[in-house]
Amino acid sequence: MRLMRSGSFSSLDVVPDSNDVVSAHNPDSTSSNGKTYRFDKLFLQRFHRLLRLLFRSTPGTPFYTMSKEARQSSVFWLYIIFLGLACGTEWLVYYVGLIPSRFYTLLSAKDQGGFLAFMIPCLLLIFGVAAGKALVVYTGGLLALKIRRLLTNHLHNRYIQPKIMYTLVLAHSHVDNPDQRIAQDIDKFAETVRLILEKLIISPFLVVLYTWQCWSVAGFLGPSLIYLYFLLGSLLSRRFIQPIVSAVFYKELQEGNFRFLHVRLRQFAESIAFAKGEYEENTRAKASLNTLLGYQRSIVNKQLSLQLANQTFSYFGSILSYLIVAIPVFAGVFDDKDPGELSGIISKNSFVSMYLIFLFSTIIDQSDKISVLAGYVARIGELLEAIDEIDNDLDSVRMESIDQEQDPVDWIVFEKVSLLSPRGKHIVTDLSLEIKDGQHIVLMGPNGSGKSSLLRALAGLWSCSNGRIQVPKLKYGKDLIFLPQMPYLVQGSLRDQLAYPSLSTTAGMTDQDVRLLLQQVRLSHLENMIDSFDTAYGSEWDKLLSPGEQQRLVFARLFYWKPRFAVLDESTSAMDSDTESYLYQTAKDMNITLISVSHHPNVVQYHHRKLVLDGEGHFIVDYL
Ligand SMILES: Nc1ncnc2c1ncn2[C@@H]1O[C@H](COP(=O)(O)OP(=O)(O)OP(=O)(O)O)[C@@H](O)[C@H]1O
Repeated sequence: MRLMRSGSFSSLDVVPDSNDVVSAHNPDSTSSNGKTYRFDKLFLQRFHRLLRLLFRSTPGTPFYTMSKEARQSSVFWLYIIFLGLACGTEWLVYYVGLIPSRFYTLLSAKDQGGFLAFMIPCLLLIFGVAAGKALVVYTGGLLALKIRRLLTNHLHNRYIQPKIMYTLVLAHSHVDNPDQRIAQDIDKFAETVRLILEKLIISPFLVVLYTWQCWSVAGFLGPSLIYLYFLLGSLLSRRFIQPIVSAVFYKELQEGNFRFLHVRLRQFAESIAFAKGEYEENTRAKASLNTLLGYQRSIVNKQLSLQLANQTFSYFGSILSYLIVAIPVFAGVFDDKDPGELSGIISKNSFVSMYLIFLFSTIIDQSDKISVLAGYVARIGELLEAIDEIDNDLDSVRMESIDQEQDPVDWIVFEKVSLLSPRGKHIVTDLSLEIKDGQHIVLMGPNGSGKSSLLRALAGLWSCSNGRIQVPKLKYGKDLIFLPQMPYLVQGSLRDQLAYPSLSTTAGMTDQDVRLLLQQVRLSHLENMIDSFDTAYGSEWDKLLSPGEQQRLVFARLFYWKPRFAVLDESTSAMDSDTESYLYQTAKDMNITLISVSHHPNVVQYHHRKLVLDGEGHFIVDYL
């Protein structure tokens, strides 16, 4: 992985580089990071964790103990309805299965009255089964939706959190594509669970029912033969499942990389066009597609042997059912029956044993889906574990800072701060500095000297290796606002842009406020370019405004919230110098204390001090 940086901490991106593609290119190798994903204890633990989330059962208590609220907000009731419908339908299926046997007997006895009378229950049963199966599919669909909603909401609540998302995306390189895991893998997990649940959960009950039926006709030997057959089948399919689990995991990783590549092509279409980089990009896209298809092909290959084993198992099973019926027939158990009754009994018995074998083959057939499920469980479980890890680290940092807690400060204080980059480069050593209200300060120094890094530490995104940075208790959430060089425009309306990071619905911003803000950042003409202040423009904002205009638009947030401190990290770099001066002066007039990073000499005059970094850990603080 390599880090792409375009000027400020908010615009850092983790980009899979060509080495990732190459290292993961061999789909038959275990993995690109040395991990293997299997159907094993770890899978069961992770799956159990996801089930707990879905049933909202409290960790540490038995799975089946749930509060009333948990039952209502979890998949519990939907699952019970789904299960009830599936069981009811199977019960009807049993009677439908007995219909041919009854017809054999009635036809052999030439019983016309009985035949006609039997037509009505027969039709009712068939209609019942049809309706039952349709309802099972319908509730299964609802169940998959609820599973997706619960898991995705849970992951959103854990992932889109201060410091968690930043650390996971920028510093946790071993968890690839968290976005894909949330947006796509959970959906596929929900769909696979739905398919498996119906078969696997009801099958054990049906197995008991049909075993009993089979036993009552063929004796002990009948079900025993079928059970032995199942044992052999499951051992065989387990042998073929393992390699597929890993392959599914790495195929999804490549799916994520492939999609990301296209997102970047869209994002940087203009830069690529200027650079005439289409040939290079096309070559990369082809390489990425080849890697992805390599994994997909390896899954298809591995599924061939699994399918071969499963299909043989299923078809051989149908012959086994006649073998089982043959045992009592040849043993003379039914010698006293006339041919009509005997064909009815044979029909019923072969249905019962065939259905028992069918149940077992259905369970074996699920192995294919379980192997796919295990891949998704690994991806979602791994993401949750990475978040846990970051959360635990943050907790220990929080505990440490509570231990060290001293008197609250009234302004920003850097106390003997030493800061290292994640790769160990010295940014500053022993920096002590106070920034009181009105003491505007500008950070200067060559590229890469660590100006943005110091701001990352101020924002609490990076930890100091020594010393500490104290920020006064902020009275209103917006007392300290950061404006990066690359403006972050939300996918919403103009009012949304201005109110960010609050929702425009809660910010109470009037139309008059909007007009005043546009005027203050010299963007009044924007009102004529849009339908209304509340029309959402999605990602169109990037095309609607030039980079300099985008910087002006996010500056308006500063004027709306009027924070005590504003951290401006080259946030006027794309503006003309006249607008830049005007905006700096307006911010100062609003009593906003400025902490700026800029390479523009024009900006320096708006500050009282400058902090100059040399990139080797040394610094100078000078009054201007
Ligand atoms: N996420 C990261 N992981 C590893 N090193 C990083 C990371 N972010 C920044 N660095 C390193 O920290 C150093 C300082 O980077 P920083 O972005 O703070 O420089 P800067 O002074 O703001 O540069 P510029 O003037 O170009 O914006 C650089 O050498 C960079 O390679």
